[in-house]
Amino acid sequence: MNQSHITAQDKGFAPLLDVRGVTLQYKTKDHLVTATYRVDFQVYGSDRYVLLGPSGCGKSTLLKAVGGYLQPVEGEIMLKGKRITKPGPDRVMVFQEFDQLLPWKTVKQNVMFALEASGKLRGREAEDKAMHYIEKVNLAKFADSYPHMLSGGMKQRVAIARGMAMEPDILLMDEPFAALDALTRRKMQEELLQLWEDTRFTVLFVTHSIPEAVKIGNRILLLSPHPGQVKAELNSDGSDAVDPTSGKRLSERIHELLFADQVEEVAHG
Ligand SMILES: Nc1ncnc2c1ncn2[C@@H]1O[C@H](COP(=O)(O)OP(=O)(O)OP(=O)(O)O)[C@@H](O)[C@H]1O
Repeated sequence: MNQSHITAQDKGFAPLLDVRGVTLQYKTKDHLVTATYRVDFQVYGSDRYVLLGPSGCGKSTLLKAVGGYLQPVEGEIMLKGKRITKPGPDRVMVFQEFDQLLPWKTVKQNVMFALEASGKLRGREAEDKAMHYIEKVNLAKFADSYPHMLSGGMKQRVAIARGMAMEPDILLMDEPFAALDALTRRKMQEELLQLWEDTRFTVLFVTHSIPEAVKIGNRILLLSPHPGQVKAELNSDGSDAVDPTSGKRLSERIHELLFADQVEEVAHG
């Protein structure tokens, strides 16, 4: 599959999502936790933009802020030129957990519920839209099944169908495949890329897996550990081939960039 494409960035368009100088904090009873510090990045239409970094570097917190669940203490986040102040149907989140579906509703009802509750579509229209995306994730035969009758991978497919059916400006995915076994995880990555080939949706994808970032992303933002700061941004064509200039694979370069400080610390005792 050819994953490379000319992005809106290449064409000089304005970014779809513009994150500028964003510092995010949590205030607990005894502490002030700075999760990210002055983070900048821009996502363009049809990007598969990956946030990559070690545990605790603020990836999920950034996603929450783009979702509108958390306000920056510094900087701003703009979607289509408008500041994000609250959650909205233009940004839909897919999580890692298998229990994000309503257990008392069927696959189809789960997808329809999101459309109807948000006021996007009703009745027959909602049903048609739901079935369209359920077919896209190859679950048409299971449209009337309940979540407990599905495997973990199938539940994640329903969550993706539900997110895509909302046709948001940007799909936010927080380690959606992390809880799956290795084989299913690889299959789901392939399927997500196939879906992207079909519909060219924009996705902001969080992971701490370097191979997953290289495979899924066309652009990858590397974040340093706590508090998360931007280390680098890299392009990927999904192949992880050896780059003739550096003589290294992209995954090797990412590994070096992410862990160079630790290597230096060890070297200096
Ligand atoms: N609700 C919260 N209250 C206080 N601190 C929090 C809260 N959620 C996250 N944090 C802290 O903010 C920092 C960033 O957490 P976050 O979950 O965004 O990191 P992450 O990069 O997504 O990590 P992981 O890969 O482990 O999910 C961490 O130090 C974490 O302990």
